[in-house]
Parts: sequence; structure tokens; C-alpha cells
Amino acid sequence: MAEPIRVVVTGAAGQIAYSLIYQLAKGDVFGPNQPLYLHLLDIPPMMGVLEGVVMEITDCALPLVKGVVPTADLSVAFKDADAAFMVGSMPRKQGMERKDLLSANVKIFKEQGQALDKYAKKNVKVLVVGNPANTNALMCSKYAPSIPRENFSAMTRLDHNRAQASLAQKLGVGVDKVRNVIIWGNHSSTQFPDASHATVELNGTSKSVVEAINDNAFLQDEFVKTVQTRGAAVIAARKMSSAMSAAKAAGDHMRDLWFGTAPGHFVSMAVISDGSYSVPKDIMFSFPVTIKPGGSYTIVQGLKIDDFSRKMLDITAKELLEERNDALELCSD
Ligand SMILES: NC(=O)c1ccc[n+]([C@@H]2O[C@H](COP(=O)([O-])OP(=O)(O)OC[C@H]3O[C@@H](n4cnc5c(N)ncnc54)[C@H](O)[C@@H]3O)[C@@H](O)[C@H]2O)c1
Ligand SMILES: O=C(O)C[C@H](O)C(=O)O
Repeated sequence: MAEPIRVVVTGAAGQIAYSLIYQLAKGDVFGPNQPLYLHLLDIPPMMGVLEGVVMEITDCALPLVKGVVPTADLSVAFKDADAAFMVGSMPRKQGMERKDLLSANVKIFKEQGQALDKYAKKNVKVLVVGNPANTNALMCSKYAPSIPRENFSAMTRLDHNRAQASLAQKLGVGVDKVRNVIIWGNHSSTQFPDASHATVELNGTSKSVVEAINDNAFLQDEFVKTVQTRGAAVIAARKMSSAMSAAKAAGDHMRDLWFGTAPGHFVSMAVISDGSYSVPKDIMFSFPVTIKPGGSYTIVQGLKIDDFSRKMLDITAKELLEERNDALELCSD
């Protein structure tokens, strides 16, 4: 058996964590041969609830869990961390946009970035889930200057999974037959879900999704809007934000960072922009990426960007630039 790794989950007493921790503990993310210590961070008033979560982890009797560290202390939570799921923050309520959470949440990510910088391993992989995820990840990385910026990413995998599932439903095939959808930009209602490079396996043959659906109006309108507003639709129905699907996406994202993407497949992940596709640098922008085992990723290059796509990329980049300015101001004191 491998040496145990230390995996942090923040917001560990919350909804997403409740589904995520089980996946981690049973080996769905880091593999069935990887023992781990679970470092569970929440705020002091939630320590009683967290105690209940720890009892349940124990009662699951899962052999990969070598220890559980429930805490409200950042120095304990991030000590020697190999991987961190940054979930802890306020979720939006009906009628809010995710960026409305910036003032409530961004300082959490500043403070926790500083703690990662001080206590975590320098090769820690940090996945930001808490909203507004892209800009929180940017600020988390800014305040952890000793950790490479490439080790930070924000989650757009839920949008990616939503897009893949929506196309599979439209085509009447299993989700595993659709690949290489792209989410560009922000995890917000300005994101651009793009099916133009996606493929579908039909009767054993790979075909472009655009050709298979043969309905550009659907792909540029209904499909885009459905994915952009899916989070709000879940909130309207559940009166709480998505949790099971968010935890599944967080597991998918981290597993791909750990083990790499399959040949010929790319996934969507918000990473620091290097200017690819004329996206402004230094914002956390969701791109299509391929990943090598161990987490080094490459932004997929050379995809054709038509006029419609260009317009959509520019809209979401503009929003991220605005969020960055607001976040810098909020964190300046
Ligand atoms: N990126 C995505 O795709 C995606 C998807 C779903 C939800 N989210 C976001 O994830 C976040 C968590 O959602 P949830 O449904 O689990 O919320 P929740 O309210 O159920 O749980 C959040 C937990 O975070 C804790 N918390 C608050 N401040 C903290 C701090 N400073 N340090 C540590 N813990 C802290 C709370 O006490 C609570 O236990 C929200 O911001 C939500 O909008 C993102
Ligand atoms: O939409 C939200 O606020 C929650 C989450 O970001 C989601 O996409 O479901």
C-alpha cells in the first residue's frame, strides 16, 4: 500500500462535503490503493455537526481512512496537505447571481490561501469549489505565492458534466458516448458551453455532435441557456444549491488531476489564463485541458473559434476581469 496522503475538505460540515467525503473515503478519487488522512475544516459553530460527520465516517468502516482530523484551525487543517477541496463558503439563494457572493466569500479564500502557503506541501493540488469559484481561486493563489499558480484550479466540471449529459439526452445515447464538450470562462451565467468540438459515438463510429444534432439554433441557444442556468434551476427546485452533482464533479476534477485524462479526451477546468485564445492573462478562465498523471495540464490549442464563439468568450472574460477588480479591492485591507 502507498503512504497515506493528506486531503483537506473545507466546509466539511456542509452539503457538498457530505457527499464528497464518502467518495474520498472509499477510494473513488485517489484510487482504491491510496490510504488517506481526512482533514476536515469548518467554522467553530459547526464543530458539533462536524463531530457527527466524523462518527459517520468511522461507522462506514472504510479501510482507506487512516485518520480524520476535524478542526476549525487553519494551521491544523492545511498542515502537509497533498490535496485540498476548498468548498467552505456561503452558497447563493434563489434570485442571486454567483458573483453576488464575492463580498461574503472572497476573504475566506484570501485567508485560506495564506494558510496553504504556510502549511501545505508545495505540490498541493487546490480545487476551489466555493462561489464565485473562478475569482476565489485567483485570490487563493495570489495569497499563496510559494505554491505554483498552476496548482490552483476552479471547478467548472459540474457545468461540463451538465453539458455532456444534456447533449447525450438530446441524442438519445448514454453519457459515455459524448466527449470533448467545452465550458469556456466563468462558472456563472456568462459561461459558454460549447458543443462545436464535441463528438458522439453512434453505432460504433465517432461523429461530430454538430452534424449529429444538425440544429445550430438549438446548440447556440437552448443548449447554452440550459447549462448556463442549471445551477439556478436546481436552487429553484431544491431551495438549496446542487450538492450531489457538485461533489461528483469535484471528485471527477481531482481524479483527473491525479491520474490524468484519457487519450483523446479533454475536460473543462478553470486555470490561470496564459493568453490562449486571446483570453486576457491572469484571470482564472475555464479552458479545455488535457492532464498528465500528477496534475500537469495543457490547454488544448488550435481549436477553431468562430464569430459566435469569439463573442461568447469575450463576454465571460469581461465578467472575470470585473470580478478580479472587485476582489482585489475587497482584499486590499
Ligand atoms: N463550482 C461549482 O460548480 C459549485 C457547485 C455547487 C456549489 N458551489 C458552491 O460551494 C459552496 C458550498 O456549498 P454547500 O452547498 O456545501 O454549502 P453549505 O452551506 O451546505 O456548506 C458550506 C459549509 O462551509 C462552512 N464555512 C463557511 N465559512 C467557512 C470558512 N471560513 N472556513 C471553513 N468552512 C466555512 C459552513 O459552516 C458550512 O458548513 C457554495 O459557495 C456554493 O455556491 C459551487
Ligand atoms: O448555482 C449555484 O449557485 C450553485 C452551483 O454553483 C451550481 O452551479 O449548481
